[in-house]
Parts: sequence; C-alpha cells; structure tokens
Amino acid sequence: MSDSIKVAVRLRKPSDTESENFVVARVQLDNYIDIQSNRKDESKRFKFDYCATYLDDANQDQEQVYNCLAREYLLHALDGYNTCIFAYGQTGSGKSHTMSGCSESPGIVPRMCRELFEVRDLYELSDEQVSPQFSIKCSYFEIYNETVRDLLGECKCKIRERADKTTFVEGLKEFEVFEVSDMLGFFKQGNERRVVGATHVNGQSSRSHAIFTIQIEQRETTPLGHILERKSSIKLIDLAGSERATASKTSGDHLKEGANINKSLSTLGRVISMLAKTKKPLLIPYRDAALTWVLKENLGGNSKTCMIACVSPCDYEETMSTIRYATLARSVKTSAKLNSNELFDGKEQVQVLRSQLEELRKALSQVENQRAIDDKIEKIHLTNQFLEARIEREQKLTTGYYDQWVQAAQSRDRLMQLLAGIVSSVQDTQVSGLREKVKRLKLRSTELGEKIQANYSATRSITSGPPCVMAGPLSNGTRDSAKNGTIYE
Ligand SMILES: Nc1ncnc2c1ncn2[C@@H]1O[C@H](COP(=O)(O)OP(=O)(O)OP(=O)(O)O)[C@@H](O)[C@H]1O
Repeated sequence: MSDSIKVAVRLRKPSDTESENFVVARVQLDNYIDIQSNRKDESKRFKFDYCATYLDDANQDQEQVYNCLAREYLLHALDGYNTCIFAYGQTGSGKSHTMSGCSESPGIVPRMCRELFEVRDLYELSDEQVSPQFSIKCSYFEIYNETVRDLLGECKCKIRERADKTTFVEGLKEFEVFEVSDMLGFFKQGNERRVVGATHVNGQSSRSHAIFTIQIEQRETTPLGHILERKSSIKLIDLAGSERATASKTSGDHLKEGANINKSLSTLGRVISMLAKTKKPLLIPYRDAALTWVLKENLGGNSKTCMIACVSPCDYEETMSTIRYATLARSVKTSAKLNSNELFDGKEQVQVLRSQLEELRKALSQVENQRAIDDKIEKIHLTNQFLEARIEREQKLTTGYYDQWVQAAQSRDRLMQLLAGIVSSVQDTQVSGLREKVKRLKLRSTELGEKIQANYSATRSITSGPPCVMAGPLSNGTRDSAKNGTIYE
C-alpha cells in the first residue's frame, strides 16, 4: 500500500529571550501555518497534515502532540507495520523537547514506551485466548560525524545492506525488555552518552542524530489454530539541528560537527526531493550520508513515516527553510507492508480435518446405502403388486375353467347315467365296442379333472385364501364326482 510521509509542523513556544512581538509564525486551525516576513509586510500560508501550536501548560502541550500525531504510529506498529517518526528543524527549535522532553513534560519516546507496555499488559491480563505474546526489544545509536555509535554498547558500528537491499547496523546491541522502566532506563542511559554541545541558541544542543529503535514481535494463536506472527519496528529519531556557520559563529571541531550535520541533512533533503518526484531516478543517493543510508527503508520503502518539522517562532529565515523542506517531504511516498506471517502448525490440524472428512464420507455412504435399500424395497413392492394382479387374473381364469369343467362333468354324469340305462337294455355283444369307447371317455375325463384340480390347488396355495367361486360346486357332492369321475363298468 502506498503511503505519503505524514508531515506535521510544531511551533515552539517563544523562549525567555524571544519577544512575543517578534513572532513570525502562527498556527491557523490544525492544518495551516502562517509565516510573516520581517522585511516585507506579507504573510505566506502553508498547509500540512497537522500543525501544533504551543500551549501554556507544557505537559498538556506534549500530550497534545503525542495524541494527535505519535500514537497513530504505535498503533500501526502493533498492527505489524514498520513506523518511523523523525524530528527535523534548526538548532533550538524543539526537536529534543518533542522526542524526549523532560520528566515533568515527557516527549514522544517515553509516552510511546509507556503506552506500548500498557497495551502489552492489557493483553496479558485479558481472558482472551487469542491474546498475542509480546517480545519487545530496544536499541539506541547515534550518527556523529558520519560514524555510527552504539549508545547502549561499546563499539562503533557499520551500516550494512542485506540481500533484499534493506540496511541494518551491524553489531548493534539489542536488549529484550520486560518492563517499561527498563526501556526508559536504556533511553536515559543512551541520552546521557549522546554528544552534546552548545550552539548560539542552545546550550544543550544535540550534535548527533539519535535513533531509538523499538522492535515488537507478537505471536498469537487464532481460533483456527493458526499462529499469527507480527513483527514491526518503530524508529524514533531526534535529528541534529541545522545551523548556519555564520549564525553560530563556530570554528574548529564544532565547525566540523556542524559541517557533517549539514552535509547529512542536505543529503536527506536531496533524497527527499528525488523521492518526491513522480519520475524517480533509478539511483537515489541514500549512500551519500550515514543518516539516509540507515533510514533508506523509512524514507522510500517499507515504512509508515512521519516528519515533525519543528520551527522557532521568531526566526523567519530558518523557519522558512524548514517549511520548504517539510513541504517537499509531503510528496514522498513509501510503501508500508504488513509484516505478518501466518504460521500453520499443520500436522495436528490436518489430522483433525482428515478424520472429520472420513466421518463425513462414512455418513454420506450410509445415506447412499439407505437410499439404495429404499429403492430396492420400492421395486420389490411394485413387483409384488404386479404379481398379485397377475395371480388374481390367473385365478379368475382358472376358476372360470373349473366352473365350466364342473358343469361339463355334471352333464357327462347325466349322459353316462342315460347311456348306462341304454346299455343295460341291449345285447352284450352289440355294446362291447360302445362300452370300450365309454371307458376311454371316462378315463380321459378323469385325467382332465385331476389336472384342473392340481392347477386349482396350486393357485390356492399362492394366494392367501380360497377363491369365493370355489365354494359352490365343490362344496357339494358334485365336486367329488368331478374329481374322481364315476366309473361305469
Ligand atoms: N514546545 C516547547 N515548549 C516549551 N519549551 C520548549 C519547547 N520546545 C523547545 N523548548 C525548549 O527550548 C530549548 C531548545 O529545545 P531543544 O533542545 O528541544 O531544541 P533542539 O531542536 O533539539 O535543538 P538542537 O538541535 O540544538 O539539539 C529547550 O530548553 C527546550 O526545553
């Protein structure tokens, strides 16, 4: 995501030696500052992301700057973004006051440290199972005369470039801190070791660029069992103040210091002006100064960056120079990335998901089996219905044939009786042929009767009960005669 460097202006309170009558800068609303020229009676208005004027209560004044500007960068860092706040301005304009402050009115660094540990404690005390585990580290170094010095360690360090083109300070001591008091202790210790000198406007002028870095690592387990890791760094920078050699009337070592400070600040200005162009040149001169080399990522890379341009209320030239610098910085874009990693502690979760999948598969196959059984039952049911209909039809047919046969048998019996009467009245010799014919007829009739009876019994055994049509003719003597036939010798 592309971010512009956020630029704020902080107007310092006039000191005891400065008269309210000579104030040239006035903050209008929260976004505008008017600068009035001493010579020409004209005023210029400049717009920034935030403009802070001074309040009478020094602590409230500091709190306002922290709340309106700095807190946002702590929150970004807790989200997993690298952030950076740097205070820029002429000597004595209030940079150290803004970043460090004093015990009665602490500046951004101590306030941010306190709030960071408050957030950590809140998470640690909460019942939420997904609360992150914090690991907080800090380091502190200064760049003095183009040399990196560890303010918490022993040695001079070198700035190196990693394979991914980001830079780091090699050999810098980093301390894991568990309590805010430890962190503030390190900050105080570093400040005491910082190179300080006197300038024409500031008896306690910082002669080096000081970079206090807080590294935050958060590890949390999401409800799905994923491990979320967020890493971010907060760089809080108090730059050395720019000063004009003529104005500061310096010489010797102090002149060299001033020259180096101005060299690194002018390189910073050049880098900012190149980064501000829409068509950026391929080579940005980060390497030209230790300051820009170490801040490479914060100026043009993976960082959410804020510049606080501190201005003195009574110095038109210096204030205008700072305002121009700050205006340019507003066009610089960085590309902050979320430094978060989702670590999947896979094995166990995969196992659980696999067994769930297996159970679902089994349930599905049971449903399918049941469906197949239901289908089969339905088919059998239909076949049964069909068979029953068929049996009923055949039964009706058989009963019809049987009735016809019973009638035929009765007619035959009657005919036989008649024939027997006729036979007994004629000569034996004359009727022997006729008797034979009657005998064959009778046998044939008996065979047919047995066959029909067998079919009838088979049909009855298939169907549940006796067909009603059978009740009549077979229940009387006719049935037996039909079954057995009557043998006439
Ligand atoms: N907003 C402010 N309200 C009250 N006093 C201030 C404010 N800003 C700065 N001062 C005072 O002004 C003096 C110079 O401020 P400070 O040391 O912060 O300037 P600086 O920009 O860091 O200077 P240098 O670059 O020389 O180190 C200090 O005494 C400081 O307490």
